[in-house]
Amino acid sequence: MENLKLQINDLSVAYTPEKLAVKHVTTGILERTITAIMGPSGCGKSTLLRAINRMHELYPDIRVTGEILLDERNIFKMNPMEVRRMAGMVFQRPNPFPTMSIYDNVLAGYKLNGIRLSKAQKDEIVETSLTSVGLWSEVRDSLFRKGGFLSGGQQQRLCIARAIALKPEVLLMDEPTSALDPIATHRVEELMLELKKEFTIVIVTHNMAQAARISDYSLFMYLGELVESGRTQTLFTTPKDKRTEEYLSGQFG
Ligand SMILES: Nc1ncnc2c1ncn2[C@@H]1O[C@H](COP(=O)(O)OP(=O)(O)OP(=O)(O)O)[C@@H](O)[C@H]1O
Repeated sequence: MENLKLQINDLSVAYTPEKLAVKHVTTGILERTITAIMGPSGCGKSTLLRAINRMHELYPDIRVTGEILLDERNIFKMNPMEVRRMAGMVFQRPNPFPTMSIYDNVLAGYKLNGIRLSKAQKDEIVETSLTSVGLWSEVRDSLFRKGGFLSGGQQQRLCIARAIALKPEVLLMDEPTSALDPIATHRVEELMLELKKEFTIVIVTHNMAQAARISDYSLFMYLGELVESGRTQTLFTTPKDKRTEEYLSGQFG
């Protein structure tokens, strides 16, 4: 039996009073699966993803109603730092901290959270996290250099290492491969399949082929609404809603 990791209940998000960017979304996300959020530009994918770690609160006028339960706890009643520790985020453009070494980048979440670690603990976390993303052998001799010399794909894997270093429950990925070339994209996709053994992954993607390749479940959004969700294979082969079918067959997007 798969366990529910996230339960989203009647979630609505509005940046401005006159328009909901996310409209009454209710859905569950299972532990140790990859769930892809798909849909045309502006349909609310990133807004939904960001709400899961309360990043939307960076916009002061935003209004949120409904609830999100992470391991059955309402994230809106938790300390935001704890929510962000439990739900790590990886963005579209690799964004390692440019002034920090590779070593410090991996540990940045601990520093931000004010968690003190011994040198041995730090070494262990850096090595395990970089090994998990397949970067250890590539950077073990350059740990104290800044990451600027890394390729785009390596930088993105460094950002994933930074997110998993905090041992989150959920990994949120907002179009994590859209700035990468096909080879680097393939590596990140392989990595995601490896990481789902340990983490629950939610990915926003414009790339339907990518969603089909890597996700177990898919959500299709349109104009802020969750139109349809289900097993990726089922959604792709027998969509129930006409809008899903039209989107998947490339009629809009
Ligand atoms: N900071 C903001 N202020 C006001 N409106 C916003 C803001 N960010 C997003 N929106 C609006 O909210 C809606 C949903 O945007 P969102 O970025 O979540 O969609 P998306 O599906 O992720 O789009 P894309 O695929 O283009 O990234 C859009 O209508 C967008 O214009």
